[in-house]
Amino acid sequence: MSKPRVLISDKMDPNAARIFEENGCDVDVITGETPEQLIARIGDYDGLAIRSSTKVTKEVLDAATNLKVIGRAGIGVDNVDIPYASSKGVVVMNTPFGNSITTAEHAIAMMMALARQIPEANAQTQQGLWPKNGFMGVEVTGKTLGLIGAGNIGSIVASRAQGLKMKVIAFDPFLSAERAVEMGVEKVELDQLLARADFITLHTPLTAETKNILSAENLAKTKKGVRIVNCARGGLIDEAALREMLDNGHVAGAALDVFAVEPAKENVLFGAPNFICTPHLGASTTEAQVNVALQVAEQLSDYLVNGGVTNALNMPSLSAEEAPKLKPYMALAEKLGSLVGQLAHGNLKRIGIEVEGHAATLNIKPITGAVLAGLMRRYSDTVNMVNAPFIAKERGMEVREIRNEREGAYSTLIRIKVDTDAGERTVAGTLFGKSQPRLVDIFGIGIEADLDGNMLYIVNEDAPGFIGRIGSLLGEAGINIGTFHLGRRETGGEAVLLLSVDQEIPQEVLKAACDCPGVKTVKALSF
Ligand SMILES: NC(=O)C1=CN([C@@H]2O[C@H](COP(=O)(O)OP(=O)(O)OC[C@H]3O[C@@H](n4cnc5c(N)ncnc54)[C@H](O)[C@@H]3O)[C@@H](O)[C@H]2O)C=CC1
Ligand SMILES: O=C(O)C(=O)COP(=O)(O)O
Repeated sequence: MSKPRVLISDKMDPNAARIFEENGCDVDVITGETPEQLIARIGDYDGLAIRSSTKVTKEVLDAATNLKVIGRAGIGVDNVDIPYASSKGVVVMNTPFGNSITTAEHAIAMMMALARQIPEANAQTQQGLWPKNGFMGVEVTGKTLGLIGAGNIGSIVASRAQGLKMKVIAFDPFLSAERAVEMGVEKVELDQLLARADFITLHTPLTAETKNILSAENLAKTKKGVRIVNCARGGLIDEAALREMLDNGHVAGAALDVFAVEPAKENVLFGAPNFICTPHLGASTTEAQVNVALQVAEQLSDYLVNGGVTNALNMPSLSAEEAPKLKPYMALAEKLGSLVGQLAHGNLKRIGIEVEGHAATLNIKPITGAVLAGLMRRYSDTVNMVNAPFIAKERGMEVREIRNEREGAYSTLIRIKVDTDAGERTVAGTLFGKSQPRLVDIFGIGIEADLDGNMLYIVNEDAPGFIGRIGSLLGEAGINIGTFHLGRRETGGEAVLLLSVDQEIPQEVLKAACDCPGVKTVKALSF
């Protein structure tokens, strides 16, 4: 098998390339490309490692015909079109902790720089002006710091600010009362925070809800003399409104590491009074860059080489230890899903995925993903276990997962129940010898069959001579039978015949099988 190919398209610590190579990937480092150059190149790669400069747009993803995984060496993934990546079956991962201390430290540094106007004082001193009387700062001790966003970075900022003897209040709709107590912060509503904070620092992702969270209207609600720090994302603040507030002195200072448009070669805030900025340096320390480079390379290569999934934003985690255990189950799940997809008539409305015995001790999400991928393969050949749950949701399918650790007739079992326009249908399968997928139940009829290659499925009335007739029909058409499986509800009742053949079955042979007496259903299947 050829080695997975990975492209590093942003400046990254060299440890990343080293780890990719050590873990069995071929890696190219090509930074500073235009979007057009990236689009022309990306088709060759299985993995893409990025920071914030590479924009992974729909156009890039459309061109990325081999791409399986994108790894963000850092936290924010607003430069990746995740819904589109999901729809294309591409896993998106980040490294959620590698640069959080560094970014929190940058926010604190920005706050201190604002409080004492260090950048301007430095510039004027070096110009020989000795501006001793031009810079009256403020103490942070005893002041109120308002955190907007109290996740990983926000909570580190809180603890550092508490070390500086500040009172910390936080607005974060997802912050629990218990966690607020643990962090020693007062949980408040946004309006309270705006009214009370002497310093405000932003630590949320950029989402539809957080975009312009410091809008003109909200900036007007802040305390006069407030100082604002943003080391999260540019779009969180209305930059023009902030400029106005700096000019009229309502906001006493603002320190921004991030801008609505980056690189910010020009910006409405440049030159405003008490405005300081850095060029998106929040994560730029040696320590953080080594951390995120190592993590992203380990995570991407683990996925590409072993199937392990860590810190993915569009699929459940799967450890490298779990991946090999789940592999045969996923193969079984996909085959069962595919069988149902090929046989079920009409719209699939509800899907129940039941795991029993040993299967119930495993992570069910990848099994569900594989069932849905198999099921929907008849609609799309680009469906995979990453995008299948999203597509199922889009199509309005209701998916239920049920675990039952007690063993039934089999030590391990996956059962799929679907509600279709034509009623409920159930199939079930197990693993023989821990690794070989076998169908054991089809629509309530016991059978033992491997689902592989081209197959013929027939439902008929159990009667003598039928099997011989089908055998002759296929033989006369020059079609060789590989395996032959039978099951029936009861003697003389409904029977199922499932056989594998060495080639695709022509329409006229299917028609002739349909015309045999007692035949109810004939269907060519492929796995
Ligand atoms: N300047 C830089 O170089 C860096 C910037 N960042 C930015 O910092 C952001 C925060 O990072 P982490 O703390 O690690 O993320 P996190 O996910 O741990 O925390 C984000 C917090 O924001 C909260 N939040 C979400 N929606 C909110 C809303 N509408 N109002 C208030 N709070 C809301 C969440 O509940 C969560 O607690 C990242 O999304 C990234 O954009 C991260 C690293 C470096
Ligand atoms: O990790 C993040 O979210 C960052 O914003 C850091 O961005 P960068 O990797 O320095 O381009």
